[in-house]
Amino acid sequence: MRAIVEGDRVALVAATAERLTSLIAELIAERGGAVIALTGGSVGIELLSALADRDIDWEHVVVTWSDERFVEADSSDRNARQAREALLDRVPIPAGSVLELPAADGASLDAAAAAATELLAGVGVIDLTLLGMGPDAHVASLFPGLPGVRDTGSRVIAVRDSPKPPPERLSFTLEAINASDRVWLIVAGADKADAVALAASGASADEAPAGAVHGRLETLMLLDEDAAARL
Ligand SMILES: O=C1O[C@H](COP(=O)(O)O)[C@@H](O)[C@H](O)[C@H]1O
Repeated sequence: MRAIVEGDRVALVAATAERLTSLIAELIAERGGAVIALTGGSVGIELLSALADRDIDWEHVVVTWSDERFVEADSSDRNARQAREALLDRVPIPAGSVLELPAADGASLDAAAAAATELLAGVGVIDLTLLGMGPDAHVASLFPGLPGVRDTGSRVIAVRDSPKPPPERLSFTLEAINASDRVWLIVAGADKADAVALAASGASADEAPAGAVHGRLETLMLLDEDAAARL
């Protein structure tokens, strides 16, 4: 995992927006399209806002999410709703290219996880999975010490006991994250510095899920100086 450090949170978001804009352009030029798994969380949503006025060929971009809070479709807790408000409702991305993970609108959490796995079956390899990280070193909705970290065999799992509310979530497994071509972990703030150092130290996935993620081609830890302070 390669760490790239920017001065502060604003600089980190701007530099990551620039990096992502360039990557999408390269992927479209080389392969005709880009498939990105978005992240929720504070920096993740700030990054999406920063992309809204970039020159991106949205017609050729497909997005999904590396995790989702299992709440009703119109809940402000939903990563997809936050992403729509920050970016997706403001750019010309085709409706069929926005692959939202299911909401809690009647189906059970297990059925939603199975439906999400099926939804992603049509997507193939994800070019880039974006991840935020909590102060406990969780990524997506894979939390230290919880069994989801060790889950294999399906791309999306049901999470029932998230220590960060809301408790019910859908999450990519580590296996699914690590099947992506690229993984970018975007982290800002002094409250994350210990978790960044732990993740970078080779701690186990059980202790620091963030330390167990890697892309097939590229793995970046994009940090501000506060988050990088203990490296
Ligand atoms: O709940 C979540 O939290 C993490 C990190 O969020 P942050 O606000 O501390 O940056 C995020 O990566 C994840 O997608 C989200 O569901």
